[in-house]
Amino acid sequence: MKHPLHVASEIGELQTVLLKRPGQELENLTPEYLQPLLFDDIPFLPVIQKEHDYFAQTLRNRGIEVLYLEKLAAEALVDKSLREEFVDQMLEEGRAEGNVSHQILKEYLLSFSNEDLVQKIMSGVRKNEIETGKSMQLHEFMQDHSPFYLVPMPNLYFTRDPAAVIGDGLTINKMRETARRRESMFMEYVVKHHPRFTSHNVPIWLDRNYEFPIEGGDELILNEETIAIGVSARTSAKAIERLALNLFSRQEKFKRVLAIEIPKCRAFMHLDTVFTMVDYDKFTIHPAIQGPQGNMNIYVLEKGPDEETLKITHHTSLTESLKEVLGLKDLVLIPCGGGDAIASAREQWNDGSNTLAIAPGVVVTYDRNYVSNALLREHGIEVIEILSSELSRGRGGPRCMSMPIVRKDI
Ligand SMILES: NC(=O)NCCC[C@H](N)C(=O)O
Repeated sequence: MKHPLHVASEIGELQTVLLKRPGQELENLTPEYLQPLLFDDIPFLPVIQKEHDYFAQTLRNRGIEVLYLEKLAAEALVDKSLREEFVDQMLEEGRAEGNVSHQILKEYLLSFSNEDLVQKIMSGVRKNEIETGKSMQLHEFMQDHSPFYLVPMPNLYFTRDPAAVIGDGLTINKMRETARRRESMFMEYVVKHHPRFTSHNVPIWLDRNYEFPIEGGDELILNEETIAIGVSARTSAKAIERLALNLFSRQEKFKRVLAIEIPKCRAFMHLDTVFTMVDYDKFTIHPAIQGPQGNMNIYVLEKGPDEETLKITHHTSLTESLKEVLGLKDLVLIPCGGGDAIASAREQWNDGSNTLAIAPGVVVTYDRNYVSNALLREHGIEVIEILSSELSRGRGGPRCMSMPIVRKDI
């Protein structure tokens, strides 16, 4: 039987992908909560849904199977006790302060059908939804400012980050930001309980209980032997080391990890916001991540003398490191916004470097990044543009919005 997960490159023909359609969770964004919930503006729900549907249809038109996280999660929770366990865990990790008990919230959530239960947990529970029958004291009013009993998860449409397929297994990620911490629980339940995945013993290279954070936007599979991981605002060096050790001891194929250090700032939150692979020898890059001589900090992690030790070498040239690990004589780094200081900063902010390769030399990008798109085409890349007015407000592009489940080997 075909393995349900398989990704051994960034550019191999995409066969199955996981998306999440933006939903009611976005209607729970208010100006006060934008920053903690990692948004810069409030998307207009009917339009963002239309844009997202267009994205999904664009992928289907290319023969790609599109799965939805919300549907898989609902299908995974068939068992009554599993539903209860899931709700308990969600409430334990995400219940906001308030005068409602765990039990009342649990009963409220369990009164929904599976699909609505998943949607409700994703969108959050507003305080005015539940009649607690208990009057609040003044000090409770004062402490209890949040309008939610359960905080919404508006970043779920960025399916790339909470989990990432590597080879025939995956990482289920410990998310750096509180606003995204519970997101990886959906994929944990899906992989452990959905029949599509339980037929195989899917290896989990790193799970969400690991102490140090890692996010999928930082995890890039350069080829069947090499992974690049951003050391970023979201992904810690400790998690990269642990993942490398686990991979080297539990499987044969991946032999090295390139830890690429990027500036730790909001605009460059993950490696894939500043660097993506678009063809065998072509990459997009935001010029601002390189120093004046094009230098950066890159660490190559390889198997060490024993299972708990890594061999680590330091490099400063991204081009040379990539050439070496990919066995290339030459390669092209295509600058986001063409390298013009203003176009490059503007288009990077709207995810101009965040391309989703669906085959070697074929990428999906946002239509608004016209300078970067034209440059990709000049380099012989087929660029499929999608609508981006509302989708881009969450600060993620086509790669962030997609979790490849199966790619053909190249
Ligand atoms: N891989 C990515 O760069 N994902 C984009 C995530 C955007 C989201 N608002 C966040 O701050 O986590």
